Amino acid sequence: MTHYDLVVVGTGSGNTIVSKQFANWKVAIVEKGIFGGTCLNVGCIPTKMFVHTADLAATPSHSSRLGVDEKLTGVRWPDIRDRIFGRIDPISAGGAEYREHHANNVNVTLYHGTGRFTADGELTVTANEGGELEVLTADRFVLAAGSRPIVPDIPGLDETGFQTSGTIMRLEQLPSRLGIIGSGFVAAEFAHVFSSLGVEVTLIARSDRMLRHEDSEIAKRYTEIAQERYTVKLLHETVRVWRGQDGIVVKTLSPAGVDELVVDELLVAVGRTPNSDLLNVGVTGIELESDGRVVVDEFQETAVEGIYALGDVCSPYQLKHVANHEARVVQHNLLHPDDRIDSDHRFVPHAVFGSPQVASVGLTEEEAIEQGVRYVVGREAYADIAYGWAMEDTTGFAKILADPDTGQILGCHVIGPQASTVIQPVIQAMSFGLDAHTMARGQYWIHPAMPELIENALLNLKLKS
Ligand SMILES: Cc1cc2nc3c(=O)[nH]c(=O)nc-3n(C[C@H](O)[C@H](O)[C@H](O)COP(=O)(O)OP(=O)(O)OC[C@H]3O[C@@H](n4cnc5c(N)ncnc54)[C@H](O)[C@@H]3O)c2cc1C
Ligand SMILES: NC(=O)c1ccc[n+]([C@@H]2O[C@H](COP(=O)([O-])OP(=O)(O)OC[C@H]3O[C@@H](n4cnc5c(N)ncnc54)[C@H](O)[C@@H]3O)[C@@H](O)[C@H]2O)c1
Repeated sequence: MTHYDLVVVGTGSGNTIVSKQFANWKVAIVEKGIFGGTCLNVGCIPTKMFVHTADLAATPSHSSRLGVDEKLTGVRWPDIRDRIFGRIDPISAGGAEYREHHANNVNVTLYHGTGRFTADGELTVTANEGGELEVLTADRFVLAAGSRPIVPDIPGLDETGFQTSGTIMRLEQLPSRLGIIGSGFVAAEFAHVFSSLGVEVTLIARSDRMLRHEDSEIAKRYTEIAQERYTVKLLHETVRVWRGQDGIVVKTLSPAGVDELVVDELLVAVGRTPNSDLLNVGVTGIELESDGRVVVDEFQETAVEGIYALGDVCSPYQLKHVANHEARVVQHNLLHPDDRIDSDHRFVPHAVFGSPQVASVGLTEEEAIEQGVRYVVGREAYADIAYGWAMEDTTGFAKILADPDTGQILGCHVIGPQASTVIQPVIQAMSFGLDAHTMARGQYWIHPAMPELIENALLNLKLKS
């Protein structure tokens, strides 16, 4: 048994906590998988590298409208895959090497294994190949164990074999036909990637639209656009999967009846579940939400004093920028226990890097109605701003919700080119309390750049003053 000042479980955002400020602390970091966590290895970073590549591959499909006839003559999947992971894998390996061998980390021990609480204040680390590595006790723990893909209970799925976001980017070869179960972030992004690379994609959605958590106008628009690019089966429940002669057979049930689809690969993308079960937190007194998230207070501390949690293992957001923010809060609170700070979850934005992009912050119109919040809406189409003319965009738009009396911005939703970037000034305005009128008229907006979309949506708000 070894005692530490601090034990961190998980090397995603958890790893960022252990800075030089902890040089006098004896620290253990425990990681069961690839060093660096989800975002680096199987999440944000590789997916966006694939998305950018897919955007390039898709150019010929819309350039002819602008008078430029392009042709996609080939997609070299092994080259794409190896270029992407040829950058990422060394970063992961370098991170582990830094923790294990760099002079800055003489106070840090990295354990490669799964941490599991075996008693209050006692974490047993088991090697991946089996066998107990060490029992750790500590004054403080940080649970940054993340989440993993949910595998739905569909008969035949396990026996047949399937891909998740954790495996699909490393496929040996590009499939001809890809089925995707799910219609959220992961499904939308991979449907864009693989359809752009020439794969015949069929997306199976249980709901009546894709991205159903978005503002409904945005979700409907996204679904319409997606349906023009690949097959989207709405209101289809997957009831059985098996391996047939010609590939994987996916049987679905919809209001129209039974349907069968044959694909070469099947991606399951129906959400992620927190890894709290792996930690066996039950023995510690830590509380869990019904969906398995670790309960934390405003300081990111669990019900057990000295045990903090951050990121996907506790957060309802499952976003890297949230995990990083929470890691900064935990770091501060560990170093300054008498002057702790709160996490700020007031205006958490997100973006879906599909085609087109979708970005959102604050209340959707449906949430405003449900919560009885008074609001007005200002809209603007990309087609009505000069840069939108340049791109010949016909489908993108922004909508902004604001308080009619004060002009306080309540929410913003964008679908269209570079939506994830175009929305950023609104996130800033909401975070710093800038009202819509001041935001629109208190600064220059570069003409004719894409943020004019936001300027005009703000000016289109029918505010009282
Ligand atoms: C395909 C995909 C794309 C994404 N794209 C984006 C995006 O564009 N933007 C965005 O903001 N977010 C994105 N996300 C979400 C983002 O990746 C996560 O929210 C973020 O990485 C969570 O960070 P974390 O530190 O909480 O957990 P993780 O990074 O998952 O780290 C947790 C680590 O803990 C380890 N671990 C778990 N249990 C134990 C245990 N018992 N013992 C030891 N180690 C353990 C795991 O192996 C893992 O390495 C994406 C996610 C996916 C899957
Ligand atoms: N760009 C980004 O920021 C980004 C990208 C990818 C993932 N992520 C994060 O990862 C999380 C997980 O992504 P995800 O796409 O797996 O989850 P998600 O929650 O975005 O979408 C899952 C979808 O699957 C549906 N579903 C649930 N159970 C189902 C079932 N049995 N059969 C069919 N459909 C079912 C849900 O209705 C939902 O629409 C996201 O919530 C997000 O926070 C973020």
